[in-house]
Amino acid sequence: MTRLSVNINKIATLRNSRGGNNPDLIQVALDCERFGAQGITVHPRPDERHIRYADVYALKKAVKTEFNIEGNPLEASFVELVLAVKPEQVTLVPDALGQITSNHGWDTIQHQELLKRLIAPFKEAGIRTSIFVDPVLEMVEAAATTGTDRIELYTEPYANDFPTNPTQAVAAYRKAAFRAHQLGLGINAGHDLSLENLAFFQANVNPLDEVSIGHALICDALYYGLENTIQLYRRQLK
Ligand SMILES: CC(=O)[C@@H](O)[C@H](O)COP(=O)(O)O
Ligand SMILES: NCC(=O)COP(=O)(O)O
Repeated sequence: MTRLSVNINKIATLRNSRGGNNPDLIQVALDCERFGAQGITVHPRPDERHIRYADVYALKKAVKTEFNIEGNPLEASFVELVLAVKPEQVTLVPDALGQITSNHGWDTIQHQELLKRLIAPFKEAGIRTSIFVDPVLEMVEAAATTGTDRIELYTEPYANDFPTNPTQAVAAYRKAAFRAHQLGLGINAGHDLSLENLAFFQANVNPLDEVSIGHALICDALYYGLENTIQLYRRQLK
């Protein structure tokens, strides 16, 4: 069964826009879990444009399902935060400081030794590790040598191509997941997954341990309500 982890970055974006505490991020996280989320994901970026480091400490005390923290481990403050909080999972993403959002996976061939060094402290702390990768077989194969527990397949290209040619859009992901499974890696996926493209993705990419979804889900919640939206996404993952 594929687990749904709800990324609440955009709840923090809305909260920060007025400088107060509305919406209350912690309460929304608890409600997401109550509505059916099987995990909570956050991506505390160095500029704290949405999720703040203080939010991560507060969420650790509140979250009852799986807590997944995403970020760039080349930022020492991120590593310190994750080792202090000890979430169930850390997802390593190679985002540069000024990126508007995540838009590529690691070059696991060029950065194989670096990733081994970056992953080791998290594993020693008992935190499951996942690294953000593009659906390229060579990158998946090199990821397996880093010691990571899982990969997260970067799915924006799939989402972009899905409307015109779903079968072609998902092909690379099918192959990447098959190879990753052969290599003993767990398989997560995320970025721009939505109500429109999620079921087809899950039907064709297996095994698929977890999807983390934020932007489209929160946008859908504006129309369908948060509880109904989480249930709609869960039903896509049957
Ligand atoms: C890693 C990834 O694809 C997303 O989880 C990322 O966290 C989105 O970040 P923003 O919410 O800042 O766009
Ligand atoms: N790792 C992907 C994630 O957490 C959410 O990405 P998005 O759904 O906001 O694009």
